[in-house]
This record gives sequence, structure tokens and C-alpha cells, in this order.
Amino acid sequence: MANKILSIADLEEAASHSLSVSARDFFNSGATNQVTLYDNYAAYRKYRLLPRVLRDVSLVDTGISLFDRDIEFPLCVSPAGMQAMAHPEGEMATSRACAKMGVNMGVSSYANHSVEEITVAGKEVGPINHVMQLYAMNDKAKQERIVRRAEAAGCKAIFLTADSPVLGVRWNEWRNGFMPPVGLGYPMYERTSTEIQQQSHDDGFSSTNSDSHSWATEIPWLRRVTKMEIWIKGVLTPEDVETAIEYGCDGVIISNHGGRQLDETPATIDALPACVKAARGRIKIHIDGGIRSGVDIFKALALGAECCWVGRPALWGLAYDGQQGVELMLRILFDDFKRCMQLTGCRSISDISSASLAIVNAYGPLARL
Ligand SMILES: Cc1cc2nc3c(=O)[nH]c(=O)nc-3n(C[C@H](O)[C@H](O)[C@H](O)COP(=O)(O)O)c2cc1C
Ligand SMILES: CCCCCCCCCCCCCCC(=O)C(=O)O
Repeated sequence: MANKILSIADLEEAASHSLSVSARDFFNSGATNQVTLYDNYAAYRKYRLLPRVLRDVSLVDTGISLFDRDIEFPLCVSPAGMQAMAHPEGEMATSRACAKMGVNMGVSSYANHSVEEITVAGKEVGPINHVMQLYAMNDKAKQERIVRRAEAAGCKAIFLTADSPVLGVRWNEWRNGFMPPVGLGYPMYERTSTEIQQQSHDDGFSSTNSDSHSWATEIPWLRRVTKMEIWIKGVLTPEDVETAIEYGCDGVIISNHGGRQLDETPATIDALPACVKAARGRIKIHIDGGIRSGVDIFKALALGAECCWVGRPALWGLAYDGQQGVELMLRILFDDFKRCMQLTGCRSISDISSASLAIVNAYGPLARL
């Protein structure tokens, strides 16, 4: 069994051998002291599973419907920029892997391939839906072109990233003098590889990104320019869930940007229950951050999320073995999720509820939720 990749941790370790130190640190790090990066993962560990036994789990349905299409299990790949730094085929390979494994994919505005190339690459392999991630930009005409290109390419939703008026404190990038490699383009920002000057992440980001974004400026504007669904990525409070509902948004992603923006924000799994409660079924609630196993997916669903998304695991898969590496990552999570359903006695997604979870209580017995 030596060298066999059985877990996402194995994949992370394998990926580290094919990345330069500065690329690895760029992908893997969080902001400032890495508190939220760590918490995102660690917070899942305080929940324990309460299996119901002697149930027939010979037939288990792991599927859900998302954007009017069935996906294999409640997991999709979060938008993450600069995937060609992990593998030359970058987002195209991720898209093909998602299509092969029957899940959806988010396309970052900082993708090194265009939304047209990425969507076609996936659809050549099998049915897949994409969503387009968007930052609020200073140049509204360019922002509108991104939205219109995404819609024409068949994307189902805009994921407006709301947690990034400015970039988080990225000590790892500053220490390493991180520069995006020469030769990578950003086609959604209409920058070809030959036009790119050597520019730091901070400088590149602040030159295009709007720090004067607001609900009132962004959401009605988006509604005017697109018929796609509008989701807010980066919500952590019930108050912002309520505001997203007031503005008629279709969904929110409970996310702290994988711990890369404001450090010491709560782990997303800890922020989730209050957000689900506030939503009262009026808006879709998804989650990302720190999900590294099928058991984590199960826990997030038990706490009320409809679907989970993963960021870094896809980058590790890409760095390890391109499309096959991302497929391997998705297979590991699928197998683990299905087995968790079987071992907890759940035959369908609707069987998963907080009744299957308990919380570890350091001073006494497990506490039922
Ligand atoms: C290298 C990297 C690049 C990212 N780029 C973007 C991006 O362009 N837009 C965005 O909204 N989120 C971006 N994210 C955040 C992810 O969409 C997602 O929220 C996060 O990775 C989830 O946490 P996880 O990596 O622990 O799964 C990026 C994350 C990483 C690690
Ligand atoms: C926009 C024109 C070119 C700028 C070139 C330099 C900046 C590249 C940075 C890519 C960042 C991609 C990821 C962004 C993110 O959300 C994150 O790091 O987290």
C-alpha cells in the first residue's frame, strides 16, 4: 500500500512534491496567523456521528439536484484562480474531471483559461454546469463583459465574492516575494499572457477590484445585466443572509475564502447553523472551507447546508496529476461520503439531519444537537 493516495491529506502531500515552495505556499496558506485556515478544518472534528443501525443501505442515493440538473453527490469545486500554476491544463482539466465525476464547477475571474474554453472542455466529457465567480470591479464595462461572456457560455449563476473589498493579509506571498509566473494569462480580465507585466497579487488585485462595493450598487446592477442566478460568496452572519434575501439573491455560500481574507473569522461550519436558521428555507445555503472528507460533507449537510464546495483539494489533485488527479480527489470524497451514509443508516440525502450528529463535550457526555 506504500505511496497509495487514500485521503485528501495524502493528495496534499503528493502535490507538494510538484509545486515550487512559493506556489505551494500561495495555494495552501491563509491570511495573517492562519487561525481561520486551521479552524475551518478543526471545527469539523468536534462533531461525532450517531449511526442508526440495522437499516438496509444496499441502495443509497447520494444525488441532489442543483441548477436544474442532478449531480452525483452534494459537492462541487469552488472557484480558485491561477490553476495553470498547478498544471498547464489548469481549469480545463478541472472542468473535464468535474464533468467525468458528475459535479459542477466554479470558474474564477482569475482563471488562466477563458470561461468559453473551460465550459466547452467540460461539456465535451459529459453534462456539467458552471458558475462564474465575479469580484466587484472599478471598470463596470469590463465587469459587464465578464458577466455576458459567462452567460453566453452557459453558466448558471454568478457567484459574487463579497469578502474581498481588498486582499487579505498574505504574509506568505510577501515573505516569498510571490509573483504570478510569467506566461500565464487572465482571459476574463482580458489580459493575455504576453501583456502581463510582472505584478504582485496585491497590486494586480487592487488595480482592478472595487473597494466601494455595496449591496445597493452590485445586486440591482447584476439583475439588470443578467438572467443568471445571483449568489453571494463569503457570507458568515445571519444578518447578511437576511440582506441577501432582501436583495432577492438566489443563494449564499457560507465562506471565509478558505481563511485567505480576514483571519480570525469563524470556521464556516461554526457559522453555518445560525445562517441556516435565519434563512428559514427562503434562500439556498451552501458552504466551503476546510472540507477534506466525505464525513465533513455529511456533517455540513446534517447542519443544514444543501451542498458543499472544495477549493484546495482540486488544486492538489491538479498539481499531482492534472485531470486524473482532480478525478481522484472527487472519487475519494464520493466514496467516503457514500460509505458514511451507509454506516450512519442514511439511504438518501433527505435522511441526513442533525439527528445523526452529536457534539463533543469536554466536561461530560456527548451533547445531542
Ligand atoms: C489558490 C486559491 C485561489 C482562490 N481564488 C479565488 C478566486 O479567484 N475567487 C474566489 O471567490 N475565491 C477564491 N478562492 C477561495 C475558494 O473559492 C474557496 O472559498 C476556498 O478555497 C474554500 O476553502 P478550501 O480551500 O479549504 O476548500 C481561492 C482559494 C485558493 C486556495
Ligand atoms: C487582473 C489583471 C492581472 C493581474 C495579475 C496579477 C494578479 C494575479 C493574482 C491571481 C489571484 C488569483 C486568486 C485570487 C484569490 O481570490 C485568492 O488568492 O484567494
